[in-house]
Amino acid sequence: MAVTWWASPAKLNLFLHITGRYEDGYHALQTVFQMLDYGDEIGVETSDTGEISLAQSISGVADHENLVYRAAKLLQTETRTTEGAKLHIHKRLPMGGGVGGGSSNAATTLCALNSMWRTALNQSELIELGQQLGADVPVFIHGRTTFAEGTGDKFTDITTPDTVFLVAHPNVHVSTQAIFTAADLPRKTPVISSQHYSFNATQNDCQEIVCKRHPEVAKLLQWLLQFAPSRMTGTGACVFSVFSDRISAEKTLKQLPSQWSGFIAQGVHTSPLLKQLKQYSI
Ligand SMILES: C[C@@](CO)(OP(=O)(O)O)[C@H](O)COP(=O)(O)OP(=O)(O)OC[C@H]1O[C@@H](n2ccc(N)nc2=O)[C@H](O)[C@@H]1O
Ligand SMILES: Nc1ncnc2c1ncn2[C@@H]1O[C@H](COP(=O)(O)OP(=O)(O)O)[C@@H](O)[C@H]1O
Repeated sequence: MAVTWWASPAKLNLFLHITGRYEDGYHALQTVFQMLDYGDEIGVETSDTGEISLAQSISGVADHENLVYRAAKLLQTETRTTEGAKLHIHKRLPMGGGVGGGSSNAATTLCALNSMWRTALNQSELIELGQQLGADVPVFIHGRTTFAEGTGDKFTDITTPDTVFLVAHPNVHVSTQAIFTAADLPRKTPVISSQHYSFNATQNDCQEIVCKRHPEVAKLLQWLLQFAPSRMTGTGACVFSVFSDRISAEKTLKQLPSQWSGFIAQGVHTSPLLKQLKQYSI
C-alpha cells in the first residue's frame, strides 16, 4: 500500500498571558496561536487488518506513548472501525520546545485517518478527541491562526501581519509542569480583547522565570534581540524573531552560533493540514 504524507505544522505562541487559575490547577490563558508553513510530516498506509503500528520509533518516546500511535488508537476505539494503519513520522520539529510538534502530530493523525478510514467525524467531534490527548491538540485540528482563551480551547480567528519567523532552539529542555507550578509565575495579567491584540503591547508571562531557571534561553533571547523583536514561545525553550522578509531572517540564521539550532518559517492564516484535508475531500 502506498504512503500518503500529511502536513503536521508547528505553531508559535505570539504572546502568552496567564489571567487566572482554575480549581483543577490548570491555568486560564490568553494567547495567539500562529500557524506556520513548516513542520513534521505523518505518512499513512491504511490496512484492513485492524492493526496499528509505527514504521519508526522516536528516540526517548515509547511507541505506545507516542501521540501518533495514541491518536490512531483513540480514533479506532471511538469509531469502532475495523481498519488499521502503519504510521510514518518524519520529524523536523524540536520536541518539547513550545512549537507543538507532538500535539500537531496527534491532530494530523486524527484528521488524516478520519479522512482515509472514512470514519466521518466532524471537526468538533475530532476536537473533543484531541482534547483527551493534550491541551494544544484542538488548535491544530482547528487549523487557523487564532486568538485563544480558556486553557487554549476557545478560539477567535484573527489575521496577523505577514511575517517570516526565525525559530531558534537553545538545546535545553523546559518542563511545562515545572513552570506552571512555580510560585513566582505571574498569574493575574488583565484580560485583553482579541480586537486589541498587538505584539508590542503583550508579553509571554512564562519568559522571565524560564530565563531565570535556564540561562541558555536568556542568552539566546539576548542574541536574537540584536537583530529583530524576539520572544519565547509557549513555556519554552524555543525563541522566535519577527522579520518582515525572508532574506533578513536567513541572514540571521546563518550567523546563529553553532551551539543553537533554528529554522525559518512563514506565518500562515490557514494551516497546510487544513488545506490538504479540503483537497482530499474534493
Ligand atoms: C501553555 C502551552 C501553550 O501552548 O505551552 P507549550 O506546551 O506549548 O509550551 C500549552 O497549552 C501547554 O500544553 P501541553 O504541553 O499539551 O500541556 P499539558 O500536557 O496538557 O499539561 C502539562 C502541565 O502543565 C500545566 N498546565 C498546562 C496548561 C494550562 N493551561 N495550565 C496548566 O497548569 C499542568 O500542570 C499540566 O500538568
Ligand atoms: N509524536 C511525538 N512527537 C513529539 N513529541 C511526542 C510525540 N509523542 C509523544 N511526545 C512527547 O510529548 C512531549 C511534548 O511534545 P511537543 O508537542 O513537541 O512539546 P511542546 O508542547 O513543548 O511543543 C515530548 O517531550 C515527548 O515526550
